[in-house]
Amino acid sequence: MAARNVIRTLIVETPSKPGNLGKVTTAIGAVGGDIGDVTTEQVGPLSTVRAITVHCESEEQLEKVIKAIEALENGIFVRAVSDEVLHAHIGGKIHMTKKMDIRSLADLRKVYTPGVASVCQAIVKDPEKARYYTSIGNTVAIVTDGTAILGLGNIGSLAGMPVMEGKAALFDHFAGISGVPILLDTSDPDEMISTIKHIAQGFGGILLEDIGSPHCFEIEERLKQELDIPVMHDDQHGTAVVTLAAVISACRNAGVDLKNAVVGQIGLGAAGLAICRMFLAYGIKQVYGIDRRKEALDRLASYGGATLNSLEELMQTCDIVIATTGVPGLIKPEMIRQGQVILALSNPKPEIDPEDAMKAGAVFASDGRSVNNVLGFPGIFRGVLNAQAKNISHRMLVAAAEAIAQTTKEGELIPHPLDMSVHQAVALAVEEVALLEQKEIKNTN
Ligand SMILES: NC(=O)c1ccc[n+]([C@@H]2O[C@H](COP(=O)([O-])OP(=O)(O)OC[C@H]3O[C@@H](n4cnc5c(N)ncnc54)[C@H](O)[C@@H]3O)[C@@H](O)[C@H]2O)c1
Ligand SMILES: O=C(O)C[C@H](O)C(=O)O
Ligand SMILES: [Mg+2]
Repeated sequence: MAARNVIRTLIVETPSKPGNLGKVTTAIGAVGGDIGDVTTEQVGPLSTVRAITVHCESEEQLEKVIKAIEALENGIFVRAVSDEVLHAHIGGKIHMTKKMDIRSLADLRKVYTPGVASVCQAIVKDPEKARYYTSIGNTVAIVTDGTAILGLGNIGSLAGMPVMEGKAALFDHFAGISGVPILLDTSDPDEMISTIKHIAQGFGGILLEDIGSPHCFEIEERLKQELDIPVMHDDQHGTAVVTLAAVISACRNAGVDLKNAVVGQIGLGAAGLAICRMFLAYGIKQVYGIDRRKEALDRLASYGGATLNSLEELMQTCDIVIATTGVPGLIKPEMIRQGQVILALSNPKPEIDPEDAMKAGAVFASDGRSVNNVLGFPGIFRGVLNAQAKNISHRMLVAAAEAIAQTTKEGELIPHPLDMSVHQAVALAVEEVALLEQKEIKNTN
């Protein structure tokens, strides 16, 4: 079954007679539409209006659904089609809000002038005080240049804003962090680095998001060296953490020793290469990869991974296959080997639908909606901000992956993303390592 990414609400009017709703739902099901919510909007003596949410595989299927309802005739009509997802985005998804009451003039003078001046002076005297008297220590910049927005490609940072707002909403919901989207209109590494460095003092951390490869590697590396706040490219390390957690769970469930498993990575861009690096550093001995670009293959080799010649060869060779190419449907069911673990992580559409992979013989299969970096980045930043860490280390990322794997229920690959305990566990694990590393540094000085 293909992914059902076209979600619409159909406003359907029927004569107020028993049986008509049944006719409509049967007509939708007959052409493959999947029904979500049904709400009755209006009941009159003559007609009833209902809002029926339908999930379709494509716009073509949606058209078929509408035609099937209208073919019922006898007073049954589709009055309107509303796009719930677009509708939900009107005005954006985030809003900066105040934490102090402003009810009296006294409040106003505290929040703003003249009272605020004394806080400014305290920071002049001791810049460290900015951590306590401003929101900086709890605010993360979410920076993109728009060059790899999900798997949609280089669509520009303005078109990527809904994704950045989404990440900010997740930061707030799962970790109580204020995320501020920053849209860059350059993808030149020097310009990006310089711009980010110039704004960095207003933030407790920098989340780089949907920045394409290979320029993302240099940008992250240099920012990590040149800034003294945590910097993390989510598509690299957030994804690698969650993928490591998923394969730890898969191997635990299947009774396989992960370090001796044969792992194959399709697509060695930002996400794929970081997954391979994480696996190799974790001690997985056989990590193979393929990519269309030679430069990406060379990078994998430089980290100790091995390259294969084709997709077919990789599918034949590997026990665990991970794909991050942005190419929907790249893995065909006939390529799947019995008992394989398939993680097709591209968004918005995976390389193979998990249900199809399972039907073709996979023992576990998942897509990028479930194995998603939302399980990592909020807790990772909560942990480093709590510890006032200056960087995000490999040890912290491994601790985050292990915390996710530990919170995963037996028989499953990954926890439910809405389970707050996962994000809390990640935050705690990262904070503990950050504090330990600070102690180690103190002891060596
Ligand atoms: N589930 C998650 O949490 C998650 C996180 C990050 C990225 N992703 C998804 O992964 C995909 C890639 O993201 P990215 O940031 O790594 O992008 P990227 O552009 O850096 O990397 C994509 C890589 O795939 C390679 N590729 C493309 N077609 C290929 C093919 N047919 N065979 C082999 N290699 C091929 C490209 O050459 C490139 O190296 C996107 O769809 C994104 O949504 C998912
Ligand atoms: O945004 C997501 O859903 C995950 C990831 O960051 C991606 O780029 O696909
Ligand atoms: Mg992303």
